[in-house]
Amino acid sequence: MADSVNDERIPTVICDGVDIVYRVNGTGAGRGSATAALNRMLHRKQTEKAAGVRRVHAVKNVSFTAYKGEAIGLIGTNGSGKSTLLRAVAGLLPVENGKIYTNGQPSLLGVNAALMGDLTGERNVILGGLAMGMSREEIKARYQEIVDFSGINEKGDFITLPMRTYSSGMGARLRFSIAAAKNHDVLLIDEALATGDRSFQRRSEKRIRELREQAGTVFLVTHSNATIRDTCERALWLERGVLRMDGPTEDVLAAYEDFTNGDKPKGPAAPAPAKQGK
Ligand SMILES: Nc1ncnc2c1ncn2[C@@H]1O[C@H](COP(=O)(O)OP(=O)(O)OP(=O)(O)O)[C@@H](O)[C@H]1O
Repeated sequence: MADSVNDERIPTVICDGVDIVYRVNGTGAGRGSATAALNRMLHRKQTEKAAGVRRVHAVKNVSFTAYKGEAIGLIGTNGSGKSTLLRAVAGLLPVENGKIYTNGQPSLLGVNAALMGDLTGERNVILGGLAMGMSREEIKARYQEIVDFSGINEKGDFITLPMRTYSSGMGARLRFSIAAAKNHDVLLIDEALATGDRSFQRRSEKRIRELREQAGTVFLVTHSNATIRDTCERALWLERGVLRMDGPTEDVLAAYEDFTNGDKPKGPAAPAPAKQGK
């Protein structure tokens, strides 16, 4: 007899031995100058070091498989590679080694929505909806729901003001509300909930659960362990770019909390990129 549980586990994201390396130009002599840039173009074959290129190995040999209906929390201290990994899953960063396979279109919250600061919140709801592939009719039908969910208009008519006038929390709330209006195959959320107040966080957590139930996969990066506990049943712990643990949220968070409480992390996990300029 076929194993019905296994039959239902449909993979949505597979990361297979993924390495991601940033290259920071202009860290050697003559950095940033036009001559240095020209030299880099002319002498492509010379070593990166000689060309003043510094490598930041942000994600190291990471492998995991995510399935339909899962909400997965990504945890780790500052600079451990969480955002980098999400951006690569979204297809926004190339991988150095390994492969990322996705089943369905991943949407990275805030980036795919392509919102514009000079436009009003109202116009951005339409723009964001169109950017996510919704029709004008669909957007019109869901407009009020999006605005109500964001809570932008709770303290006045802010939705008709340009988005650049919003606080960072208000902007994040509107971005989340637009992105959450659509059902996603794979929704990647990077710290978007952290800036919202508690009541908005509760609404968002509820919406994340609904998105999961609609058979999508949700990845959530946040430093709020409480949000991960409330929303995700699985967690991936990245530290210095390495996947230290992958398992049930409670187990992973317990180990992570031991790590952050006792053994204090010493600054950024990977070498910080060189500062621009002098
Ligand atoms: N554009 C970039 N160029 C060069 N290095 C980068 C760039 N973006 C991130 N890094 C480096 O990659 C490493 C991982 O950064 P990343 O932002 O993925 O970490 P994170 O776990 O999301 O951190 P945080 O919790 O602080 O948001 C860090 O060492 C960081 O300095």
